[in-house]
Amino acid sequence: MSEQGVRAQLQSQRGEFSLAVTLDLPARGITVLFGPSGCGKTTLLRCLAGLQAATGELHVHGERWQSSGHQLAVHQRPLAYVFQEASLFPHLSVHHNLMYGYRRTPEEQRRVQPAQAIQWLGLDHLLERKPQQLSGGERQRVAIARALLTSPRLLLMDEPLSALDQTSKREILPYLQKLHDELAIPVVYVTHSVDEMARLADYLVLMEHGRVVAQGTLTQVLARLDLNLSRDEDSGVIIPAWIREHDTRWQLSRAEFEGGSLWVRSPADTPVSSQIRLRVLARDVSIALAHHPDQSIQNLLPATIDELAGDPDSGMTMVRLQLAQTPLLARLTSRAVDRLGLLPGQSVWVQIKAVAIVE
Ligand SMILES: Nc1ncnc2c1ncn2[C@@H]1O[C@H](COP(=O)(O)OP(=O)(O)OP(=O)(O)O)[C@@H](O)[C@H]1O
Repeated sequence: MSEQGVRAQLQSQRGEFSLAVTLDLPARGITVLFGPSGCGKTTLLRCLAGLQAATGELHVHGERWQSSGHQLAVHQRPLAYVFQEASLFPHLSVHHNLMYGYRRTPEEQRRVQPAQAIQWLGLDHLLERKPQQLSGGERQRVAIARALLTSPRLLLMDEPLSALDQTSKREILPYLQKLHDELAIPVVYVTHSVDEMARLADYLVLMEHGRVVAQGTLTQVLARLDLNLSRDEDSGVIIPAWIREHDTRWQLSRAEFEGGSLWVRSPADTPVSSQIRLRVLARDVSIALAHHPDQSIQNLLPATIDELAGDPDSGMTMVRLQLAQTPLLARLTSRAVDRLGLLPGQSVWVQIKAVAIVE
């Protein structure tokens, strides 16, 4: 992992609850903190922000924010924090809300300009409005833009969409996705939503009982068989891919990834070369020992079995496969695994019944 991201080794106590984590997060992109309620996600964000006392070490972009005997105070940490509810100044227009943090940032530290933040979050037509004249989603977009205009070196987001209705969530997610490409800082994002995780996470940190149980790229962590995630009914992988061609006759598009191509329902307004994410659920993948093109399933790919994890209680086995560099999960009955004699290292064919574009 890059030296320049977030490196932390922190311990903290909050009443009965103890947090003890080691983190090594990339310098850019979105890291999603995921885990059951009460596992310590907010506590961890608060420790990173310096809002909660913690012992240990914290380096961000190679700068020391905390170590034994040294601690930057909250106001000395160049970070921004976005909460569930946007706390905008009600008497100020959107424009003045945005400029508030910008003007307070010393000129030589300004890395984000108002015009950029306004464009990223689509706020042009809202600048003269007051916060009470905005929808919940618009308010949250203003809060995010305002946070970015303080030119933070780290952006912390604690369930920023959880107070919004489904429509507002759908409206704001594309803006957050776009920030991936624009921001050159780490974003640590807490959510309970598998959808938000699937769409936004580049990197995933799984927490339980105040501890980190796994961290790595989204694709790697979702494909691990030793985690509870893989036992979920909706378990599966997310595969980064690029649209390579449209077949307008059949309304299908070919999406290429590291390890092959998959045909997907043509996404609306997605030009060739666009980057997308594909979601393949383990229950939609089956395995054959030979290539059978004479069937309705269009997506047949050669793969190698990597690992198998049987669950005697459910009679199901999760199989991890590799399509060149890309992992894939298949959920099969243990009887099928036994009949086919599946073993690690074996070459097989995977049949993928359904592929969804994450959007
Ligand atoms: N002020 C407090 N005093 C004592 N214990 C607290 C306090 N605030 C939170 N806790 C406890 O700390 C633990 C972690 O809480 P935290 O809010 O970090 O979890 P979380 O993973 O963010 O949960 P959620 O997903 O429900 O927001 C919980 O067991 C909680 O009860």
